[in-house]
Amino acid sequence: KRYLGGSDGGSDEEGRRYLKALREFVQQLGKMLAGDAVPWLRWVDLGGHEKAMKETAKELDAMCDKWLEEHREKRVLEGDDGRSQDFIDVMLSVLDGTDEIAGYDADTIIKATVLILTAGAVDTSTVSLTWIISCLLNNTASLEEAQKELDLQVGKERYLKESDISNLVYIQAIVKETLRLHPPSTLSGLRVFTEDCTIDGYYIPKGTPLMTNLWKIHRDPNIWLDPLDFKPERFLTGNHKNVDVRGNHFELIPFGSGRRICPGISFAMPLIHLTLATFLQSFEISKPSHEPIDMTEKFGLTTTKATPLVVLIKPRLFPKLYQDLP
Ligand code: HEM
Repeated sequence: KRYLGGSDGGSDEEGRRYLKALREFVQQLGKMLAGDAVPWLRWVDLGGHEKAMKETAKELDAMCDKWLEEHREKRVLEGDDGRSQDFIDVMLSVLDGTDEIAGYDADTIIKATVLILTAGAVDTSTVSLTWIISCLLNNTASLEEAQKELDLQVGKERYLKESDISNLVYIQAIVKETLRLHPPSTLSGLRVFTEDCTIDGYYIPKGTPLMTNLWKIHRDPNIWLDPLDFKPERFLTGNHKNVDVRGNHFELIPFGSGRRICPGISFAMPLIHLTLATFLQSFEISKPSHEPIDMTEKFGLTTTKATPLVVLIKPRLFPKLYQDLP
C-alpha cells in the first residue's frame, strides 16, 4: 500500500481493492494468452477472457487516476521539500511538466509503470515463498538443515539481520532449488526474432514471437540429475555449485535473461531470503496432517499452488524476543 502511494491518499480498503483487481487482471491476461493458440481466431475471444481483462484494466486505470489526482493536490498544497515522498510523488517530480516521451504523456507513463511494477512484483514474490514453504514441509530433512544453519550462524537470542544472509548458504540453495522446480513465471517475457534463422534444424522466420518455457528447461533430465527431486545440496557441490539465477546460466533462469531480464531481481532475492530466513528462525513449522502437501500447480502468468497452503507454527526463539516486537 505504501508502495502505491496509498499511505497518504488512500485507505487499506483501496489498497486491497487494487491488489484484488491486479490479481484478476494478471489471471485474465494469462488465460487470454493460453487460449491464443490460434492467433487469427483471437477476435472470437473464446471464454471472454480478453473482454474481462479489458474491464479490469479500466478499473485499475480509474484507481491510478484517482491516486495521481490526490498526489498532485498534495504537491500543490505542501510542495515537494521536507516531506517523505512515495513512488508516485517521485515519478511526478521527474515527469510533471514533460510533454511526451515516445508519444506517451506523463500520466500514462506513471500509471503504466505503477501497473507493471506491481503486477511483476506482488504475485511472483508471494508465490515463491508459498512454494518454498511447501517444498520444505514435504522435505523435512532440508527444513531441519536450514534451522541448524540458522542456529549456528545466528542463534536464538536475536533476530537475524540482512547482513546474516550471506552466511546462510543452505537457505540460499533452498531458494534456488524451489525457483528451479516452481518458477513463478513459467514462461519468459515475449521476444520477437529480428532476423530469419535456423535453430536445431527448425527454420524460424523473422518476426516470429517466442516465449521460452522456463519450467521445462529447469526440469531437463539432460542437465539436472533427478530433475524432479527437491535437492538444495545440488547447488553446494558438484556441477551446479556456481550456478546463479541472474541470467548467466541458461539452465536456471527463473528471472529470464538478457536485456529484458526481470528488473526486480535485486529487490526480489534479498526480500525472499530475508522473509524466509526470519520466518524459519522464528517458528517451528509443520503440516496439519500426515498427508504430503499437495503440489498441484495452477497455470497462469504466474504459476500458483492449486490448493491453499495451511501451515502450523509455534515459536522457537526466546519468549522475550516476541514480546519486544514493535
Ligand atoms: C521471485 C520473484 C520474481 C520472479 C521469479 C520474476 C520473474 C520475472 C520474469 C521471468 C520476467 C520476464 C523476463 C524475461 O523475459 O527475460 C520478469 C519481468 C519483469 N519483472 Fe519480475 N520477477 C520477480 C519479482 C519481481 C519484482 C519484485 C519486481 C518489481 C519490483 C519485478 C518486476 C518485473 C518487471 C517490471 C518485468 C518486465 C520487464 C520488461 O518487460 O522489460 N519482478 N520477471
